Amino acid sequence: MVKICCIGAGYVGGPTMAVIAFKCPAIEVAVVDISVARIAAWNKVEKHVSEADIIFVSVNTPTKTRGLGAGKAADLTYWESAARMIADVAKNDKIVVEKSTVPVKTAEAIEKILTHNSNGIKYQILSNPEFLAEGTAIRDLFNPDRVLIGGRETPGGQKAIQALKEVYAHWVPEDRIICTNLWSAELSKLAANAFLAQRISSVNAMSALCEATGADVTQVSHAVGKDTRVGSKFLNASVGFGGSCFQKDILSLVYICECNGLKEVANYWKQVIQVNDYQKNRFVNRVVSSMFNTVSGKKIAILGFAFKKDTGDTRETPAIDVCKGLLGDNANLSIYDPQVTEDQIRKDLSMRKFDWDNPIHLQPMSPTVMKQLSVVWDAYAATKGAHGLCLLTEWDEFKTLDFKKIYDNMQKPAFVFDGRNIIDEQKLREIGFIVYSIGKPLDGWLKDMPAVA
Ligand SMILES: NC(=O)C1=CN([C@@H]2O[C@H](COP(=O)(O)OP(=O)(O)OC[C@H]3O[C@@H](n4cnc5c(N)ncnc54)[C@H](O)[C@@H]3O)[C@@H](O)[C@H]2O)C=CC1
Ligand SMILES: O=C(O)[C@H]1O[C@H](OP(=O)(O)OP(=O)(O)OC[C@H]2O[C@@H](n3ccc(=O)[nH]c3=O)[C@H](O)[C@@H]2O)[C@H](O)[C@@H](O)[C@@H]1O
Repeated sequence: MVKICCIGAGYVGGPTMAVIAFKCPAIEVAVVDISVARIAAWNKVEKHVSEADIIFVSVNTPTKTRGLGAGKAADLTYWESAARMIADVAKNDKIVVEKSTVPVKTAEAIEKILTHNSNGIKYQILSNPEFLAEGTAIRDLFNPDRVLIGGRETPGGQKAIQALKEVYAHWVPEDRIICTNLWSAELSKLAANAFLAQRISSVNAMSALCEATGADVTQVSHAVGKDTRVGSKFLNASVGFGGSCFQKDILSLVYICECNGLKEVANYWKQVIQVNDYQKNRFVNRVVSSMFNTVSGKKIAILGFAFKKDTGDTRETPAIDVCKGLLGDNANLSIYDPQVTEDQIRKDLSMRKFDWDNPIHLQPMSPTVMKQLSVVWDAYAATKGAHGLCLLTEWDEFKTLDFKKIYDNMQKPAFVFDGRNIIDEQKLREIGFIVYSIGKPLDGWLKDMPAVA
């Protein structure tokens, strides 16, 4: 019986192993994680890792915050400790599968750690990056667009690719399993995330031009996306992309380019992040400039804090930058998100923004600023008595709110700033709101205001 063990039971490792266990009853599947190992007996972890034929490594690979490459390079500390654990306990030949998103050539580094500590055991390293998105993990794993497997172009490497391919072949059609060399697979993952984020920055850059010219970004992206060479997905203008991976992976790509002397290529990809930061600032500027150039002492309701709907994940959520921008102008924020806890919101807003170009250690915000925010458990409570409301996550429940009731309970003039283009701006204008929607033709009120506060 083939034995598979996964090191790292997070957003990727857990669901991936669950799907393999479900689809391949003849394979023995185990998951180990350091945070769980503190509770479970260490010898169980050792047993699973030492006996497995195929080991997936799905540990976190955050951006380094100190030392060489700080602010850009991927931090491979967790990866290295996982590799050393494998080398320490291995009892049979193993296929080690990179599931985590890692810089190109990581497989070579891992190979070196393993072979220099091998005790006669043979290792094959494969790159098998994951493309699932949060909130749709199980659906994506059951029905992936493609599965990518990269390995050495040697007989041993090809045999290892075949072994992993046989696992996926239990439920993935063969024509969707792509086999490449190691470096293509590693780079393809970074490239895929960079291309996706680039589409969002492209449409967001267009949204600024739409506002300046009277074009409507929804109509523009619909017209552009109808070209089958472009495609319609991932063209929704927004207050900016968030999530744990897009920024981190592009920064990692930029760093690899710089290390290879490819300054122009590095600068090209860096622009994707710069436009994303610009979009978040632009949104804050719109809010402040529309409200007579100050939000000081005004109550602003924030609806949505997660980086996208159907998740409570706040990593790199654009809401953090928007809230900090408004707090910086002394606004009083009342925040509501259906899935994010008050503790998480306070934690996210209590840290100063990490400056990726000039990394310094994170410092807490001043306690006075923290007094300017409250977290409530209802959109109506958040908006009661507010001067303005900002929609920052596209939760379905926000589309069906009773905006007449909200309007009646707000200060006048009442402002809505839609960072996700989910509301019917015409209906809200009829109620009496002054409405700003990203990339849409501007309200008469906003036309007379400067775009920059
Ligand atoms: N979150 C997502 O939607 C996606 C993430 N990825 C990539 O997958 C990798 C994992 O991401 P997530 O699952 O989101 O991370 P996560 O932070 O949710 O989970 C990683 C887990 O690894 C464990 N871990 C770290 N070092 C360990 C060690 N030496 N031994 C045992 N366990 C260890 C941690 O305790 C943690 O539970 C990252 O490289 C990420 O870029 C790829 C596609 C999608
Ligand atoms: O490597 C990863 O971690 C994963 O990163 C993303 O998945 P995820 O971060 O879960 O979420 P997405 O659905 O891609 O959304 C990312 C951000 O872009 C924003 N977005 C998305 C689409 C769009 O048209 N406009 C837009 O602003 C979302 O609101 C969100 O803030 C990719 O979609 C996955 O394929 C990839 O595996």
